[in-house]
Amino acid sequence: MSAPQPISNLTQAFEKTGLSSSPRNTVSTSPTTSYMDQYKPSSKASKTLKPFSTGDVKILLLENVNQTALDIFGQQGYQVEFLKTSLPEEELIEKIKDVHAIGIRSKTRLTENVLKHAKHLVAIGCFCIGTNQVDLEFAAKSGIAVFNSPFSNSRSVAELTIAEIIALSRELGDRNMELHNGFWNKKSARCWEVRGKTLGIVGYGHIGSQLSVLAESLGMNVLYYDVTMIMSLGNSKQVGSLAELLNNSDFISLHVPETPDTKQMISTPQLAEMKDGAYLINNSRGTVVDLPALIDALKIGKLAGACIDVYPKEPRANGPHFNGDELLPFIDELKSLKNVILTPHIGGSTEEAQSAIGIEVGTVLSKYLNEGASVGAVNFPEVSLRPLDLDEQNVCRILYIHHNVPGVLKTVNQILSDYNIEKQFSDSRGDIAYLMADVSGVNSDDIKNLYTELEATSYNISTRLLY
Ligand SMILES: NC(=O)c1ccc[n+]([C@@H]2O[C@H](COP(=O)([O-])OP(=O)(O)OC[C@H]3O[C@@H](n4cnc5c(N)ncnc54)[C@H](O)[C@@H]3O)[C@@H](O)[C@H]2O)c1
Ligand SMILES: O=C(O)[C@H](O)COP(=O)(O)O
Repeated sequence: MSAPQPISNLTQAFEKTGLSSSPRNTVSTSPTTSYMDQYKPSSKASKTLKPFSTGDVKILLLENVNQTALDIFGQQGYQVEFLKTSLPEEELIEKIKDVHAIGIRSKTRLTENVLKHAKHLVAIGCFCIGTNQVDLEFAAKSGIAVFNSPFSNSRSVAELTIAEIIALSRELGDRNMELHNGFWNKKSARCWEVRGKTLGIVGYGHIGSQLSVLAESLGMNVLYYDVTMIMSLGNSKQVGSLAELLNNSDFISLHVPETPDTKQMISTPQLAEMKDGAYLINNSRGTVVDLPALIDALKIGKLAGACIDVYPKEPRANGPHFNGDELLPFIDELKSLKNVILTPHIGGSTEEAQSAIGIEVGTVLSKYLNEGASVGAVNFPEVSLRPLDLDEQNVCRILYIHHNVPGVLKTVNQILSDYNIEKQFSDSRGDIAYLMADVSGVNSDDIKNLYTELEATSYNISTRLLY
């Protein structure tokens, strides 16, 4: 595996990813005007247009995003800055000012306060499943599309959970620690087979449903609770309430996203509903479990053990004292408890998952940057047109992100009416709409005029022209 490049500008062929090539040699280049000035036109620096060139695209990659993504971006010729960790807010704000796309994982918080400084940003890639770390609504309102990888690490999380179910049941964590400390403690009391036991899954999505299949293959009975009615896999059964699940399960495993509804969904009353001697596993998000309540339930022996992979606050980087970040809340109390297995948010951390995520998110980000295709965006209308023929002269792709209000198409098509519209597609999501159109028969002055007129419309959020 080649070492990640700190800043690279590698212009190579594009065949490998199947993405279109991009540098164009048509109209109106301005050596003094950066690509950024025209790329995210909210910048007041200059309205001079310049043909799209992948070599001008700047991407910031944080949190040790996989090499597969670096390879894709390198093939595109983008300028990539790669960092292994996330960044404190002030540093993030400084860096995000300059880039067109940012790649993050679960740690980096892209809040309104950060995003309002991102004047050139057009896309965010979450190289993970969760997108709760991004202010999705503010991003959409700012014309920034957010992408993630909806299922590339779900198998890894499901497999880890199976390992944890058995580890809890056999007190493996404690036996391992004891022997590492020179203490032989051969025992069978309160150690169980998992066969015939009941697993209760909260959230039967990509991870929960895979877990259900794996657990049944071990001879477990599976119940699940989900806000949506979902067809069961195998012999698993959906139950009508969280309480019913908690009352009837020997193991509870949480696989819900972080939302206002899932915040502390497991707290004192829910722990009280669980069977005596049951186990709790949280591989979802740290906010889903009330940790002090869990600690109490473990201390009084209500629960026989727990696995925690995710925490309300997590460090930015690996290391003994978390590089000055506030220590994980309640970690000392958790550490002192029997049969509690603590892992550092590694549910999706396998070679297979990270490599697949790098390819998936790297590819969708490149397609959005190069072609405007927003398929897979989580906060944005999903629009796509077949790639523009870059060998053809006098064609231009219009990417027009606008407020979803009446009258837009009439106005836009009036602006386009002097040209041949080769193809056009638009869609909306909430307050935001996105129109893609390819027009032909345009010269450099036409392109400038089109841009100026579209950007001046009262509906405009962001206009990009690819030519
Ligand atoms: N530990 C890790 O490293 C790791 C890795 C991947 C994902 N995750 C977390 O796991 C979560 C689940 O992942 P997924 O891919 O299975 O997501 P998913 O969207 O496929 O499934 C989530 C399920 O939860 C259900 N749900 C939502 N709110 C609910 C509620 N209040 N009560 C009951 N059910 C509810 C949804 O209907 C859905 O079926 C992710 O959002 C992410 O936060 C953690
Ligand atoms: O949302 C996810 O996919 C998981 O929480 C994994 O996050 P990570 O990529 O930061 O490990």
